Amino acid sequence: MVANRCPEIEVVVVDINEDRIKAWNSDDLPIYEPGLDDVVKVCRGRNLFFSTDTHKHVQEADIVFVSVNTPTKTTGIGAGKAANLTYWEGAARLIAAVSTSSKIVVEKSTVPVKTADAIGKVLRRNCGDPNVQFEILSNPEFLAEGTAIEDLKNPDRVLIGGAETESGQKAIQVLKSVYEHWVPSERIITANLWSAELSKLTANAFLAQRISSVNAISALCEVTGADVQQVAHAIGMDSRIGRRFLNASVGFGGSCFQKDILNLCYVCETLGLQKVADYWHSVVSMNDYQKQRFVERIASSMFNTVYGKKIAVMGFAFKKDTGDTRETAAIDVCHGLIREGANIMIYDPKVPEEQVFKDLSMSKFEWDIPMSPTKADAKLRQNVSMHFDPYMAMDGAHALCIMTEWDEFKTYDYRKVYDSMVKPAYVFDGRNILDHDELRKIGFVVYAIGKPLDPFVKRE
Ligand SMILES: NC(=O)C1=CN([C@@H]2O[C@H](COP(=O)(O)OP(=O)(O)OC[C@H]3O[C@@H](n4cnc5c(N)ncnc54)[C@H](O)[C@@H]3O)[C@@H](O)[C@H]2O)C=CC1
Ligand SMILES: O=C(O)[C@H]1O[C@H](OP(=O)(O)OP(=O)(O)OC[C@H]2O[C@@H](n3ccc(=O)[nH]c3=O)[C@H](O)[C@@H]2O)[C@H](O)[C@@H](O)[C@@H]1O
Repeated sequence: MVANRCPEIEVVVVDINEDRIKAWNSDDLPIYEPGLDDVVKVCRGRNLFFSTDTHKHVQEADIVFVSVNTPTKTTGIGAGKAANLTYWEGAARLIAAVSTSSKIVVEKSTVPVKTADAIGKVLRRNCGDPNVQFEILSNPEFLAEGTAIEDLKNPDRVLIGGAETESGQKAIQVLKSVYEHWVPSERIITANLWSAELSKLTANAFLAQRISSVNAISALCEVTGADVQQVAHAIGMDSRIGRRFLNASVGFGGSCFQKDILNLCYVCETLGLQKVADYWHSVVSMNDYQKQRFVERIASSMFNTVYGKKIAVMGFAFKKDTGDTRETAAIDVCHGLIREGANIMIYDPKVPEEQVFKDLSMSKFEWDIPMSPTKADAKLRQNVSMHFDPYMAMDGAHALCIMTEWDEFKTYDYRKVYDSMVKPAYVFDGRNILDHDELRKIGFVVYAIGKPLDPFVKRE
């Protein structure tokens, strides 16, 4: 967006991953995001460039945005919780080593509170030139995948945190003047470094907490006959609560919610705030419970066995309009069904087959380690198949599971699908997007998150 809205600024995206840079320089971009192709087409070669020459471009830059991955640690102290700052420290050491002029270094990655302190030490102790000054700013990113371009064009707010010194405040003004090319100044807010770092973790924790809260209520709805969509509508009309982010689902996914909450919990634990850590950890536990509950509901509805049964998993991405599968609920649900002996047939309009098999073969948190080796699991292919035609995926199935809210799922000919399925034919709608009354009229047994249960599904 900086390249798009500030033609006088030259932006060079550098990455150590050669394949990604190759893809950024091709017609087949490495990620699917509505509107991204157009932005890249307009700017690439004009004032937007992609390169693996990190040394040259970092050395020439006045402002360096660091948006490297900050995955959850998989081994050692804090494994499964703490953020792995190896990539961040590597980037900081590189900046220090190649810098011959002063720079503003911007934290774009989501990092634990106080990271700027550590990064400052790495930068200052490793730069050979005493005339080079580094000013660190925290400028967290709030975009969501699937709507990234719109979010960047028209953000609710831009947050810039900096040191409470003259040079810190000056650096804030420099970055602010970049955003002012397209963001109204009243939406650009400033803070101290620690508030900015902590605001990002807090924003994700609050958003995820809303989903876990409504999902907790969905479980209660199912056993009481209440309807979670009616409850969400009723509470969302209270302007203090608000309507957004109250869609009950099979569970939140994505690369950040779980990672950032675990990171927040770890920071709290290390600072002796165990109760605070426990409070936020329950958001993740509730999410795990929701995914497990979904699998149990499938098994119990299908006479307590899915062994050898064909189950069509519709959607694998963690939300619609993205091909991203990181931490998608579909992974845990597929694992649960595979453990029960089901045969899984997967369809997703944007996720490639090799990604699905990679995801189902990897252990937890491995997905966020770039270039981690894929262990192709031959046994997995006996239970799982990927289909490029949705009707083929559903053909001969005992059940359909809606895992992603892709719009095209609402447009299928479900009479034709029903006729091709084994009876009783089930739909498990993990996103509440289908017309359940219509499906019941056709003859389907329907389970939908947080909705009154079909007598057929209900276990007395
Ligand atoms: N994906 C999203 O929608 C959002 C992500 N974030 C945060 O942004 C950060 C990055 O997230 P993603 O882009 O999703 O991660 P990613 O893993 O897709 O991309 C990170 C890239 O950094 C590269 N990299 C690692 N070390 C490097 C180095 N020393 N020099 C140059 N490149 C290096 C990797 O090769 C990789 O391509 C994370 O901290 C995440 O929490 C924040 C808001 C939204
Ligand atoms: O730090 C990040 O990476 C980003 O994380 C989220 O963005 P993202 O994960 O891309 O997508 P969301 O729209 O937040 O959806 C996350 C998950 O929650 C689920 N969700 C969302 C909303 C809802 O009401 N119910 C629900 O189950 C989605 O289906 C998806 O699986 C935040 O919304 C962004 O502000 C943040 O910048």
